[in-house]
Amino acid sequence: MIWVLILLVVFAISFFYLMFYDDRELSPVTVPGTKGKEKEQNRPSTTFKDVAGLDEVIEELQDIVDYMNNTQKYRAMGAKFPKGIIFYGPPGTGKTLLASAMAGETRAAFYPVSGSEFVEKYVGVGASRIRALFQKARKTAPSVIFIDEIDAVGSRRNVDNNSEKDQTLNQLLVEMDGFNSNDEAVIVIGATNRLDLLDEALLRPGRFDRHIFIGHPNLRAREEILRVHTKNKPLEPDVDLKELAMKTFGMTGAHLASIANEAAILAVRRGKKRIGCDEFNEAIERVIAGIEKKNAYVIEKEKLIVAYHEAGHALISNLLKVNTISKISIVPRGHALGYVLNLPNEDNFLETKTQLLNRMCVLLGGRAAEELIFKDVSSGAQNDLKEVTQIALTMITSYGMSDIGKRVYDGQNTRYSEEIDREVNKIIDMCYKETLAILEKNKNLLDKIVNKLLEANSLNGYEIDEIIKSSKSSRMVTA
Ligand SMILES: Nc1ncnc2c1ncn2[C@@H]1O[C@H](COP(=O)(O)OP(=O)(O)OP(=O)(O)O)[C@@H](O)[C@H]1O
Ligand SMILES: [Zn+2]
Repeated sequence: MIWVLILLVVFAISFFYLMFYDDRELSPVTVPGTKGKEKEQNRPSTTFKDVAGLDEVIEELQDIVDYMNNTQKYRAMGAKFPKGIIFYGPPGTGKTLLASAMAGETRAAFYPVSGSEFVEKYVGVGASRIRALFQKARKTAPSVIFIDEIDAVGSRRNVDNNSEKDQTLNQLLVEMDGFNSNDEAVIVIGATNRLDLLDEALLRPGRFDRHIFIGHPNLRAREEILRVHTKNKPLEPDVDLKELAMKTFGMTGAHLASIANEAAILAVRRGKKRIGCDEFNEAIERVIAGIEKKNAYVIEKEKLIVAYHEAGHALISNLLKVNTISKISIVPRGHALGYVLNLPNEDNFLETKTQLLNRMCVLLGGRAAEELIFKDVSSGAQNDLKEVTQIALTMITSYGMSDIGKRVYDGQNTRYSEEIDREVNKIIDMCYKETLAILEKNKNLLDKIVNKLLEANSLNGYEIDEIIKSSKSSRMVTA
């Protein structure tokens, strides 16, 4: 009996050893990981179901997924497939997620690397790292190689072609040409915020020849993303994801994921069984403006400037009916001394010239209020002015909405840059004058909003509306 037991134990030990050993043999692959660690090769369980609001992009990737899953079929037909895809667009919009879902959908090995590591961490060995990476990916095909921040290695080469980065890029080009996607099901996905920086050689047919834009999610997409990220979270019945989607205009999937998580943490801290609207609202504010700086020291004068600045935004927005303001606040958060939360009525795909000009007026409302009241201006309008300039520039160069022509101006062509500059100034000056005039005529309203704001530290859209409506002289004078 004892012998049987000993035999069993020995058997079990060798079994586990073999399992472990086998595992090591099967996945000896290590690749430079995104967090600076060597990551084991993995086959992600992420699928397209985890990616919300990108239906059209997923549709566009279906043929590649089908090819990866049925390589034989396509091979027999002599069909060629793209080797490289570029996902481009703002950060946090799901490029990495989508790439790992591609691997999940095709049961492929996933090799995530970051372009910046090749130039920062693997100095002198970038090229050989690239070679090793492709070698491993081919060996374990089907594989998906994901190069985040591909612009770090893939931006335009220098003339001498000698730098570390250029050698790494050259090796990448060699590898892209070297493998035949019909022999090995290897797909290389690069991600970047700036497609325009990439070397043309990288984008040539046979290399990264498919470019897919991944932008900010619209209203419906935001709702879907919130649904994905609250799937396994208990919610109060009155939590309305559609309403949350409306409140999170301009946010990315990464923001929304973080909001869902923050809300869950808040609910736990408050000893709740379910996540309620309060938690979501607070999470939204936290994500927007960073953690509340409760003890921040803001001198009184500064507080007054901030109050007038925010009230200026709110008043113009209300009078021009641009957005339903959901909140203004003078409690400092993150880097902001005060802030406005906007709640757009809907996502517009089209904006008229009037709407764009009105939006510029709202942005200029902060600066104009400062000038009107203090006869001096602060540095607090930096972001507002940046956004205003961008809107004006787009109107002129892309939408043909200015006096210098119903045409498009190419950003590369410097022939018209002086003219465009003058026109930008003209449009902004016009909006600013109008904004200042509206505030001047409604100064009493501005003062009232500021007084209430100083009292309460923050006002919601309803309260602002009430102040404006209840004011006897509120004849809604718009210049
Ligand atoms: N469309 C989406 N659906 C569901 N979750 C999303 C979506 N987009 C982003 N997320 C969430 O945000 C996180 C971060 O997104 P991800 O890293 O994929 O963005 P990215 O575009 O690669 O950003 P970066 O350019 O900064 O690398 C994801 O892990 C996911 O939780
Ligand atoms: Zn402002």
